[in-house]
Amino acid sequence: MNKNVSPLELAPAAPVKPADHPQVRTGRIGVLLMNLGTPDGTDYWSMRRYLKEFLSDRRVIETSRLIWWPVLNLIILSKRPGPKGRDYATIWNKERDEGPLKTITRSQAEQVAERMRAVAGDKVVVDWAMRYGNPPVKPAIENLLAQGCDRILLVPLYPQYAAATSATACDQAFRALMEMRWQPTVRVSPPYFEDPVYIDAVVNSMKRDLAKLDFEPEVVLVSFHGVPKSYLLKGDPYHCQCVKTYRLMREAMGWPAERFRMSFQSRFGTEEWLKPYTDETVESLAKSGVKRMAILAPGFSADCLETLEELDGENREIFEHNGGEKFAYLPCLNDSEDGIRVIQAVVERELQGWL
Ligand SMILES: C=CC1=C(C)c2cc3[nH]c(cc4nc(cc5[nH]c(cc1n2)c(C)c5CCC(=O)O)C(CCC(=O)O)=C4C)c(C)c3C=C
Ligand SMILES: [Fe+2]
Ligand SMILES: [Fe+2]
Repeated sequence: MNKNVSPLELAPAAPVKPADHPQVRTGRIGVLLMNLGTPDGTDYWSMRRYLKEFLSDRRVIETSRLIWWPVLNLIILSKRPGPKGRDYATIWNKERDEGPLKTITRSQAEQVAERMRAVAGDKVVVDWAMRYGNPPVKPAIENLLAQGCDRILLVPLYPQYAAATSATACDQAFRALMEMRWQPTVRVSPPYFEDPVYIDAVVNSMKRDLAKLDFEPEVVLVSFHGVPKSYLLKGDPYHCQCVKTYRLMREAMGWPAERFRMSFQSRFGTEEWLKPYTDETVESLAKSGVKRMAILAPGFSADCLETLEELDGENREIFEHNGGEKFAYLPCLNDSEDGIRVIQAVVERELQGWL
């Protein structure tokens, strides 16, 4: 090298930034909590819009389109919105005019955001979105990008993976990414059905809620949302993950299987779903002489129609109608201390190497 020339002079001239160069913001990390979604209102058209979007999803209904299209459009979407809207009205958050699933998911995101600020300052941006309805996934991702997030962690809020829930939430995020020139780097958090933090939280929460009751249940029933049995036979791991969660909970409680049962709820349509069915189990418990029972749904990260109306409403009625006397529904983890600890643990673990 010529001793009289400084290395800086040999370096190529700095490229000129064109005047119309777009503004680029990078260096931050986005966390997107994703749940299922809920209608915007309890009226016929809001319900219809929600059910149409939900039940048109091939991840949810795998029946051939040729058969499903007329069933959905001619029968279900004319008959279901009315009665289901009335069911939603019984659990509606009137103050905010929204379903509880939305209220709780927003609160979970706000609390995780606050905790992440303590861990990582403003490096991490936490937001939330719904697979169906509002707030939608695509604008949430765009919003994270606009805030400088070039890495995004997608967090499906389902402890147990199912194609009908976790996968379709990710599909929706990937559909948004498909349209982007500059895609962020993406991670997806795995199901946490056997995570000790989750098992500890659901057991802790259950013990605390049981201790508040004015009776001791003879049976505690752990109810998971069902899926058609054919999904299990085609290889969906959902059934096995539910069974494992249940087993770990039972081991943590040290209870025999007769006292701590499991079942699957929310059957839809005429196909066989995962068994035993929750409504039939509750009925047969009452008929066999069980007078006091409690029920909980650890597969839901937030209370919603399927827990508040179906379990606490319909199944309570089934129990009492068939001779049961005392029935308690134990709430989901929601935005409780236990609930936030679980989501926070998942987020912090999955951000390792990025922070
Ligand atoms: C074939 C239909 C359905 C499958 C498969 C299914 C799987 C599934 N769903 C949840 C969680 C939720 N489902 C909720 C409501 C709901 N689910 C279905 C149908 C299927 N779900 C319908 C049609 C509805 C709407 C209500 C109704 O018309 O019955 C909800 C509640 C949303 C709310 O707003 O409160 C949740 C949550 C899981 C976890 C799952 C499979 C593992
Ligand atoms: Fe469902
Ligand atoms: Fe299984």
